[in-house]
Amino acid sequence: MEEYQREMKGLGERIIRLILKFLGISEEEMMKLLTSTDESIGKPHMALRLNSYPPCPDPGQVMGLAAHTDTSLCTILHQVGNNGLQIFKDGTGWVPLSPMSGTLIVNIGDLLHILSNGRFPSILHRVMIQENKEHRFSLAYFYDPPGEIYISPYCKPLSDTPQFPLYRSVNVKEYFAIKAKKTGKGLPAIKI
Ligand SMILES: O=C(O)CCC(=O)C(=O)O
Ligand SMILES: [Fe+2]
Repeated sequence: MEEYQREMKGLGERIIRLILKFLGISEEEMMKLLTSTDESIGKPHMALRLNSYPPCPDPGQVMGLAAHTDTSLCTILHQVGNNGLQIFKDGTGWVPLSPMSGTLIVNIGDLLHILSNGRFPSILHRVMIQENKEHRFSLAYFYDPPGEIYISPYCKPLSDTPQFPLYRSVNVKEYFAIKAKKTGKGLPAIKI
């Protein structure tokens, strides 16, 4: 498990670095975002969640995981077993994402959505229980920034079009608390 977390941390850092570079964020700013130890608690703040969805005789009556966006910068997801994960696409509705052997899914989280001023939107997803007898598992590695920093929308300083921040600056810990209070709907609460 420790080795898995180490690998995911490395992969998450590579993915986030590429996106931050694309957005034009400086190395100094990147270092703040990618610091993996929370000073206030003195240990890493990244989290690995192990999800377990037992079979249900009446799947229409239950929900595996209610619709939500992840709070992280990004989440690296490994699905074990059968179907169930669905993402919401505007104009289409819920689309299933079947597990593919040797494939990981990378979800963009709200904190990258805010930081990129909506250019990398967080994705609404949920897990449905399927009508079969298999137990479903997944491993979700949440690549989070340190809790004490503030995340602000990054607007390109030099651009052909005017740039306006869509969200107010927010402290990471504060944003987690907002999401908990607003039952998962954090972005509308900080929209300018
Ligand atoms: O089980 C899955 O496929 C998704 C899990 C998930 O979305 C989460 O843990 O946030
Ligand atoms: Fe999720």
